[in-house]
Amino acid sequence: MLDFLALAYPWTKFLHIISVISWMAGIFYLPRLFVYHTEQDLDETTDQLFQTMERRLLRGIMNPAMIATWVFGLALVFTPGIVYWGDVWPWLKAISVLAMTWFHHWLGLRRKDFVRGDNTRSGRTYRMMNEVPTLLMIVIVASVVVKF
Ligand code: HEM
Repeated sequence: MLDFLALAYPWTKFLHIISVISWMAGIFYLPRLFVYHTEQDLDETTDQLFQTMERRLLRGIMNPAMIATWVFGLALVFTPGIVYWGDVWPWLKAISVLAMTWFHHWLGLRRKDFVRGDNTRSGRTYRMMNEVPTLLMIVIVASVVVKF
């Protein structure tokens, strides 16, 4: 198994990066949809349209992309000679990806608020929360590329 992971390494990393890009595209866009969903004075039809876009983005793109990122990321962790846990960067990356995963679930809970029609958060809150994945992404990419 370890031999196979070593052989597959470039392809695993390729698939990891493709999954990451898809996950990040959704994780940046969904809070923006929440901003518009909150700040516009919407009729019933437009509210339903927003809910459809949010559901499809989360279920059709973000959930599968997050799972694929984890699967290929963990395959890289188990690839011989890639991660040395005596370094700082794997810990920094691990904390940040756990925080990113928490953020993803937070967005999922907020989507359900809109479905029930009881969203209490303002557009300003969603704008501010939009910065969370940006900061985490900077820390994650710096960790894995600079490897301090
Ligand atoms: C979800 C759990 C994740 C795990 C377990 C994980 C693990 C890893 C590992 C072990 C590597 C290989 C490093 C190497 O080849 O030296 C890697 C590469 C990479 N990861 Fe992740 N990762 C995860 C999520 C993410 C996220 C969320 C991002 C971006 C926001 C990301 C961005 C990258 C990039 C850009 C590389 C390629 C770095 C390079 O080759 O220089 N990863 N990941």
